Amino acid sequence: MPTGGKSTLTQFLIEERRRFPDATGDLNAIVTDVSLACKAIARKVAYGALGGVLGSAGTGNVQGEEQKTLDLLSNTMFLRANEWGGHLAGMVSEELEAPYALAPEHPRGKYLLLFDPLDGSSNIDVNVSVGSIFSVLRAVSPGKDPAPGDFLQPGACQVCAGYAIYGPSTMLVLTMGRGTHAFTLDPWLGEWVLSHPDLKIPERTQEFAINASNSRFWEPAVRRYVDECLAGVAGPRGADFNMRWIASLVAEAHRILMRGGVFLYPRDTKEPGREGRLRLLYEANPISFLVEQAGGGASTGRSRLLDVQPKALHQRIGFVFGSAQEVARIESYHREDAPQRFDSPLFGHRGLFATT
Ligand SMILES: O=P(O)(O)OC[C@H]1O[C@](O)(COP(=O)(O)O)[C@@H](O)[C@@H]1O
Ligand SMILES: [Mg+2]
Ligand SMILES: [Mg+2]
Repeated sequence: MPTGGKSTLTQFLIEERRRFPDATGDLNAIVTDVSLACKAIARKVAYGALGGVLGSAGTGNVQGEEQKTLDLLSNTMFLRANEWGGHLAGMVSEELEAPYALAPEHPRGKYLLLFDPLDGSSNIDVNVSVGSIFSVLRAVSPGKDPAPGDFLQPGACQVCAGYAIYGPSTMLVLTMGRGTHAFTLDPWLGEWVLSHPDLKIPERTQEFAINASNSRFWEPAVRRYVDECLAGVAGPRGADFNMRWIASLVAEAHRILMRGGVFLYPRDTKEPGREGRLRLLYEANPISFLVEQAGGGASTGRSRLLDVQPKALHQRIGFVFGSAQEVARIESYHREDAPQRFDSPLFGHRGLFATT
């Protein structure tokens, strides 16, 4: 077997479908279409400066962020690969303000697809790993155009989620609710090969990831957690911790799925009124599903992320995920801080009026 005895994505999907004799194959078709878009994006990314796709597109998205040429190209590839199959009723993209309206000639299916076509795009021009993230929900009204509110389902309703990472090798990491599995793209065969079945995040870790340039905006519970890690073997944790920050959610999630660790992009006071930096529907929800299916924890910092009821398509959220014990510890630190103390630095764990 040219894949060294390992199954391909196609074989994996056939096996999954066998477990559900009534399945129509629509979900498998969506995964296949998404994986095709990811292969096409991987090729563009690999050509780098030679492909003429680096740099800014000179436009901004609904969230006021600069769009890169590759952000727009990746968005188009996702839309083109998925709009015609008849498996989807609608799509939401980070790069589009409103849900994408399928052309009248395309049949409407029974699933919804939400995606971040290119994640970590500030890293493209410096040749650091980027990725694509996706989430699949059931359509509220199969066969019909969805209302925007139909996409506002808690992450626990996802039927499938995954990401592709465009790094030294290209990989697809997938869950359909029965474990998290990683496929490596064989560049010769153009096939996704199941290289890492049933990933398990170690419960404990001594590695954390956070953007420390925001430390002056952190809530007391986050500051306490990081301070304790930094205190090392002489501190309350009694261990030296290592730190990483890639500024690419996909790359951080991948590292944590492969060897453990904890990631924090918590709610902070940098932009009052903003609940966090990362987007709930197409960043935090799919990563949380993958992490939980690999035995890890995923939280807003206060409670399970997959239980959050979304309020808006591009809603942001505080996000903490990774090794289960660390996520539980961070939640417990938030619980220990009385609610009235969250809002004022004076009442922080180490603040002027701290009582503990
Ligand atoms: O620049 P910061 O504040 O470190 O934020 C980095 C975060 O922003 C993101 O790049 C946002 O994703 P996009 O590139 O899709 O907008 C995440 O991947 C990453 O975790
Ligand atoms: Mg992103
Ligand atoms: Mg993006």
